[in-house]
Amino acid sequence: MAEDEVDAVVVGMGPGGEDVAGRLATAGLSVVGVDNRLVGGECPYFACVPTKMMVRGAGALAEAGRVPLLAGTASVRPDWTPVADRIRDEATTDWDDRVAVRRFEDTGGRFVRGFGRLTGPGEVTVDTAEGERVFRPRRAIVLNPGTDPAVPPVEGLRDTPFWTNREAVRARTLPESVVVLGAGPVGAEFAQVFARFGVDTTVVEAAPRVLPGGEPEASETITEVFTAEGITVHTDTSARRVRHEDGRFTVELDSGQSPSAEQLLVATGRHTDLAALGVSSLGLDESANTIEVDGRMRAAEGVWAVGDVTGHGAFTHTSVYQARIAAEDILGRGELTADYRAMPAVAFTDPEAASVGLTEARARRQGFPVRTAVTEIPSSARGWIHKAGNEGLIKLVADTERDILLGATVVAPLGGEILGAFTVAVHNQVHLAQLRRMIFAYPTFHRAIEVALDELLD
Ligand SMILES: Cc1cc2nc3c(=O)[nH]c(=O)nc-3n(C[C@H](O)[C@H](O)[C@H](O)COP(=O)(O)OP(=O)(O)OC[C@H]3O[C@@H](n4cnc5c(N)ncnc54)[C@H](O)[C@@H]3O)c2cc1C
Ligand SMILES: NC(=O)c1ccc[n+]([C@@H]2O[C@H](COP(=O)([O-])OP(=O)(O)OC[C@H]3O[C@@H](n4cnc5c(N)ncnc54)[C@H](O)[C@@H]3O)[C@@H](O)[C@H]2O)c1
Repeated sequence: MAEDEVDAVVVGMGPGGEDVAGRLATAGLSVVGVDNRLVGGECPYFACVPTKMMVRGAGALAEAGRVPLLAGTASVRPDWTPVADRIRDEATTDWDDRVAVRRFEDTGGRFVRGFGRLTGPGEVTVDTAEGERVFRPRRAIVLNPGTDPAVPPVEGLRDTPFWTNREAVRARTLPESVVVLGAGPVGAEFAQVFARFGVDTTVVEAAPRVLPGGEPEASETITEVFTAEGITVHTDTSARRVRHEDGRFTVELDSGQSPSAEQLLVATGRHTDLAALGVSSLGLDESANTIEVDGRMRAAEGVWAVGDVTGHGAFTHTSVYQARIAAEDILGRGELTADYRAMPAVAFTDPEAASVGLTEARARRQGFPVRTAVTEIPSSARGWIHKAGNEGLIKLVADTERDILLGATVVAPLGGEILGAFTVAVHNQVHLAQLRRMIFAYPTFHRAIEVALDELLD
């Protein structure tokens, strides 16, 4: 056992951990970054980046399929190889983090590969291949453990060779059929990718609609698109039992139906093992799924937490946003406090389902005086011109007392890009009348914002 005194220890080097560790080391602190898997975390190796490469490939196929309606003939044969190769060679370097480790070390930080645990006030013990190392940082412990895929307690499931996102991004070949359990952003993105690459795809969602965290209008559009693309969608039903026999999965649902497929993707949410992280030594609840933090990411005396584990939106941009705030606070420069009112979220389906701020339901639950407006993308000038693949809508949620936007949803081609305008408006509480006075370029998709505002101010 070795003892080591340093200024800061960052446990978990996901996007937020890597960012905060680099900032502290660059500022001259002695920093140890700890990760038991890969520096960079889920996002570059198993999540955002490889899945968006899949989405890009699937989008190219879908666009080629629209040629007959718009531009002649195109013959396309889906092939997963270029996607698998890009993920292996360009995104993950075959799941090797040497470049990321070097990037951190170049800031002056020290990297230790191993599993970090809180083992007492101000103490982190890291289980490494060479044995335990104990650190007692003088200034800060930063926790960025991220999440693992949550596996629901469905009878028979655990003993089967199901996929989570981690196996799916490593796939060299695709199955001929798949059942996707869960239609949050992970399930929805994978389902459409698989289907567009020719996989017979069934989605099972326990909630009454796909993407249940967003606006119902968005769920409706995505369901229509999925169905039109040949995806079978079961909602409002859960898996009761899973069987794996003769290389096939059968998923028995509460509804009585039993979809069966060559592969099963479990995309039913995420989980953090706070007991393994030893948070009880801070007096925190180890059975919880999140660590509560204040506006400066402080979780306890001398301890900060950033990323998915804080429960403020499991996105890379949240984690990195929080990392900056935590680093400033640790360095004593901290004027910044977190403001999540304009948190953007994009499900990279086609059309993209993007949102910022509050949905109508959340705004009403929070007691705001609410008015909403919806405009359809196909009836906008650009949507009409675009024709094939123009499905979508813009929904606005306004506070009628303050005349500002509380939230907006954009379902559209490049919906995440259109969302940028609303993110500015929600963040800065821009008055509706001022928004309406803006000039929106013709004929862009974002010009539909003007129509939605007209609806709202009518
Ligand atoms: C399939 C999928 C697609 C996604 N797509 C997007 C997207 O397009 N855009 C977006 O913004 N977000 C996306 N996300 C979410 C995004 O991946 C996460 O929000 C992001 O990775 C931030 O997570 P984090 O910083 O909390 O930590 P993580 O990225 O989860 O990293 C945490 C790191 O800490 C390590 N670790 C954990 N515990 C310990 C310990 N005790 N000791 C040492 N190391 C430890 C882990 O091994 C890991 O390397 C996606 C998620 C999934 C699953
Ligand atoms: N584009 C992005 O920014 C992006 C993409 C993917 C994931 N993420 C983030 O990653 C996090 C995890 O995403 P996720 O989709 O895995 O989780 P999620 O919690 O958002 O969705 C999981 C879905 O599975 C359903 N479900 C749970 N148990 C079920 C069961 N037994 N049978 C059927 N359905 C069941 C839930 O109702 C829910 O809709 C999200 O919070 C999201 O913020 C972001």
